[in-house]
Amino acid sequence: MFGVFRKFFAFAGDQKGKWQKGILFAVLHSICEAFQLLAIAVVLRGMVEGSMTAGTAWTALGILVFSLLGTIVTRHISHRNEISGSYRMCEEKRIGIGDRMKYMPMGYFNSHSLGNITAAVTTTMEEIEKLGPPTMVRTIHGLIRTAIMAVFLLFFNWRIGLIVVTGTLLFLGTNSLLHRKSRVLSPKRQAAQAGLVEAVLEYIQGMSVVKAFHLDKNANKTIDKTIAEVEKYNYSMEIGFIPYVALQQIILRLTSVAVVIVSILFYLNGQLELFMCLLMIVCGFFIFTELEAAGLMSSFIRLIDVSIDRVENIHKTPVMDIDGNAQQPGSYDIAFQNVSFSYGDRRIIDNVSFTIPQGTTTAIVGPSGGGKTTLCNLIARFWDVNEGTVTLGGKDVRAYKLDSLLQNISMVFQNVYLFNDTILSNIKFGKPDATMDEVVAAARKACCHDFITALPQGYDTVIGEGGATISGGEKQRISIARAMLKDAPIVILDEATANVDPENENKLQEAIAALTKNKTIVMIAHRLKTVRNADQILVVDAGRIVQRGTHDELSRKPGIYADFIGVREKAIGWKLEAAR
Ligand SMILES: Nc1ncnc2c1ncn2[C@@H]1O[C@H](COP(=O)(O)OP(=O)(O)OP(=O)(O)O)[C@@H](O)[C@H]1O
Repeated sequence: MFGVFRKFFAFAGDQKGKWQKGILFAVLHSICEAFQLLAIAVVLRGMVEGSMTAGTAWTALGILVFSLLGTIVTRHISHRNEISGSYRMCEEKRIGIGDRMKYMPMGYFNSHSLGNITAAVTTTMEEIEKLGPPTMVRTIHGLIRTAIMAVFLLFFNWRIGLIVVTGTLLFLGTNSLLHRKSRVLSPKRQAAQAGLVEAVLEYIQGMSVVKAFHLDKNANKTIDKTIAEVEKYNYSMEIGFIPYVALQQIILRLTSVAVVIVSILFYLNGQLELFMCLLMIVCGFFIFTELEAAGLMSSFIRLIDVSIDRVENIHKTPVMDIDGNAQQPGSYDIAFQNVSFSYGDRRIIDNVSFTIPQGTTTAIVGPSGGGKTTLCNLIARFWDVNEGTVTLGGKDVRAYKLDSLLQNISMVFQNVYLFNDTILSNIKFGKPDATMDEVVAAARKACCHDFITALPQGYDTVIGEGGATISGGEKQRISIARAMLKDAPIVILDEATANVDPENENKLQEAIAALTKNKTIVMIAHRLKTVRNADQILVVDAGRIVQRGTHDELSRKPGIYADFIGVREKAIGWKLEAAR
């Protein structure tokens, strides 16, 4: 239990001070409450010794008022610190995780599914946020208050004090059994909850497939299963803890009863004055109230423990050198030297070397799954190579601070992702301080200004998550506008015009040509037009460069490229035939 307290304070980071203040005022609250005992003691002494006067009553009343005001003020301060400490702590962690994710290798997102990460920053963090304050403060407060009272009783009557110490130790023993049980069940419950979030996300994301294939009856079977799991573990925890919590309560109640009985016996034997006996009896009823409340909450301690581990696992994932050097490349030449790369155990890029001189256009072509996108991702350090080096301006890309590397690169992906925000914000993502004129100019060049202004809200139209409310071609044009606005010296186009209709594709080709002038361009393309004018064409098959050269050189040689041209020309021919 004490290990969890330490872990919690370490997790609190900058908010640790607030938590310490919250607990300090909770202890002061206990001390103020203890003044009620003093008021009772004053009245009891007056009654027992027959010295009760109006002055005695006023003194007791004064102490009670002081106690009441003290408890209100200290409780308020303690509560405020707990609550704000808790929300700030979780806010900082969530933002921290968001920031770190940008620097995590993409491999992390392969092995840690979306649902898992979502569950950690939502439900798991919420558990820390909601259960953390009452559990931590109640438990620490309960223990400190019981310790103070036990010292007080040991001081006045060591034998009665010893009864209280024994009761407290038995309570802690039962508590540790409860924690042992919780250590087994809490991780299972958390895993089940993460599984549920994952299943729901997958169900919603795959809704179009569910509808298209009439899978509605079977599609939510996984969700039903995960709901049943969550229910099973929640139930097991509640039911499993009942005997321990009950035993804790019984131990504390029996200890209180023992304090009362022993006090009376000591009085009857003449070992305790009547006044002291009555005071001990009152103490017997007071002493464990906070510890009892703490006992009811202590089953949550292990849950908080597991939740913290889960969040910290994500938070402490090694990131790509954010502390690297923020430096500008001397040139924009890109070079691969004997590069090999695997996704897990599967080798995708196999000992590849090539150079892309600054200001030239390199087209990467080849069969699907050959490794074209992977090569581009290695330039932008979405992944790091396993062997060899990728250099920019002669320096290993790993030597750059990630931000300073990425500011030189604009990427337009095959699968465009737009944020659930306005079109304006999505385009400005490429240059957050861009003016409206700059945004419109980029949108015009990317052939999306007209369709944007035709929307009722224009540039202020909010597009759904992932760009759900606009078409694939529109999304792609917005993402091209975004890249144009960024105006980086290196442009990577991964099938940039794949979803654009022929009429707009011509315009886009012109716009891309104008924008990419004097820049270093790497493009993955299946279309002949986009490949033909490249300075260099790399044909990638099964992770190797099997051909390289210009269009004229390669089209004369037998091989994948000549076949590619053959198929494309045939396809164009078919189109012309059909048009006639
Ligand atoms: N994140 C990933 N994790 C594991 N394997 C991956 C990942 N991304 C791609 N792959 C695998 O690596 C291989 C190369 O993929 P890549 O996307 O680089 O090929 P590509 O040539 O760009 O294909 P396409 O033309 O179809 O887009 C494929 O077999 C793919 O399944």
